[in-house]
Amino acid sequence: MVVDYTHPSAVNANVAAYAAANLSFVVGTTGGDEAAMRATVADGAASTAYALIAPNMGKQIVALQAALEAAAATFPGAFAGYTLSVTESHQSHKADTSGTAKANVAAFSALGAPLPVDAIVKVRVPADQVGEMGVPEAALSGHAFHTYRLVSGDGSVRFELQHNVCGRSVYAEGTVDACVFLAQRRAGGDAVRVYNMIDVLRAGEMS
Ligand SMILES: NC(=O)C1=CN([C@@H]2O[C@H](COP(=O)(O)OP(=O)(O)OC[C@H]3O[C@@H](n4cnc5c(N)ncnc54)[C@H](OP(=O)(O)O)[C@@H]3O)[C@@H](O)[C@H]2O)C=CC1
Ligand SMILES: O=C(O)C1=N[C@H](C(=O)O)C[C@H](O)C1
Repeated sequence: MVVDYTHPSAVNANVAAYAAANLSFVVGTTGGDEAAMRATVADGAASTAYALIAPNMGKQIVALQAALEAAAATFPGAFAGYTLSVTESHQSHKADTSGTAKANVAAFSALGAPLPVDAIVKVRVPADQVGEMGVPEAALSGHAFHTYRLVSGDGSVRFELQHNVCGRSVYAEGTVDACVFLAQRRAGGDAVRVYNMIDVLRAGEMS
């Protein structure tokens, strides 16, 4: 079982190598071309590789992502006329825009409040992270703070949603569950060979 937390510039080539070697692999690395990664595995008719690819391995955060997607499917356009703004803060070495924010922005877009990915505000300067975002100094080397704001057209209604993570434990725990889930799918010879973390949650892995 391979676990990939590397770099946006490396992950697609890594996935191609794992798939060619028919490995089972879990990819947490964000900023790559996820559609291409999925296709690399799913379209390889002769391949026996199994993959789980997700922009967030934190199961409670994934549950929120799934809930937003379900809301969008059930109430499309419910926030039409609202303006969305998103700010995310991560450790200064993070190269790309938050993959989690991008996934949730896609759901907000289906809810009627679109936002271009390049309008997501990235905070990467430690002084701003402490001063503006309230990141504890001890978490500067590893944190993920996300704030989503929705404001109605006339400004009379405001929503604010935050998920703020210090450290990496929540991803490590989810990654272990993802590996177990994927190993079970492979052992069972499951016809589906590409998964995400929502699949892990649906399988009942919410501890
Ligand atoms: N899905 C999720 O839940 C999470 C996703 N992430 C994502 O994972 C990725 C990594 O994040 P993070 O751990 O903070 O990054 P780090 O820079 O701390 O670690 C990346 C590691 O990958 C290595 N690496 C870089 N390029 C390559 C390569 N081409 N081949 C093999 N190894 C390589 C680095 O080695 P060296 O130091 O020698 O360069 C380093 O050990 C990011 O995209 C991040 O957003 C992070 C946390 C959770
Ligand atoms: O780099 C990180 O730390 C994280 N990256 C993922 C992302 O881009 O969404 C998940 C989480 O935000 C932590």
